[in-house]
Amino acid sequence: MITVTNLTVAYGELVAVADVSLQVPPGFVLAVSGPSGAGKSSLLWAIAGAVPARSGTVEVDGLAITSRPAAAAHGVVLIPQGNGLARVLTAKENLSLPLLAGGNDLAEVDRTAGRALADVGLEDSGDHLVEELSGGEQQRVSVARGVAQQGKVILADESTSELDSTNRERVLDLLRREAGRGAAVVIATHDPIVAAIADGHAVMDEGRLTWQRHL
Ligand SMILES: Nc1ncnc2c1ncn2[C@@H]1O[C@H](COP(=O)(O)OP(=O)(O)OP(=O)(O)O)[C@@H](O)[C@H]1O
Repeated sequence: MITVTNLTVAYGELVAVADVSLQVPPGFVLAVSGPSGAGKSSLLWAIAGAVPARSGTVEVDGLAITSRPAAAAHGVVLIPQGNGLARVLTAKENLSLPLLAGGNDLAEVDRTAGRALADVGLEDSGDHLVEELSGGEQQRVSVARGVAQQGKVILADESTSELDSTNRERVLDLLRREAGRGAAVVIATHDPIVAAIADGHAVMDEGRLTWQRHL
């Protein structure tokens, strides 16, 4: 369960997230939309522990999220806008690094990474360097890296923005499957189709969040 209470995130004078409260239970998919600069990424980053709260709190299953390492150890997975992949590593290596850091053994890491790449239709691209892949393929590698970690929270930041409709559906099915195994999923998106399939839809504007469709 994600519990955000009166959260404000600011960069100096600029308030990016203004007094936002929300809850996302396990098994639910929340879409957050809104214009560019509305504060969607900042909200996701704060839930991921990657930017500090100016005021208010973020909790995941009762644990206060105060730093990225603690959040990651607690199963909060961020699929960042721009993918955040290491371009000089292969697709499979990009998936393997966080799994190895999590203490999994090599054979298990290899199996999990292979399965996650197959889930996004890239079973034959594991040995390709990221920089050899198209923008859409890189985005799917980033999603695969996120779901491979089997987090209790998945924060997907514009994770379908470069995909054709078939692959968008594939990624949405995958995120829905993650919710089905008990993850709380938040998707920041500009895409009305993504917002429509989510269980709830919130809109941000100048840092403020209003509900279009409540969870
Ligand atoms: N690291 C930062 N330092 C200073 N300002 C920032 C930083 N990150 C974001 N901002 C500003 O905070 C505001 C919210 O940005 P944010 O990226 O959260 O919006 P967004 O809704 O995700 O936008 P987009 O849809 O374009 O990704 C913007 O005005 C942005 O310029």
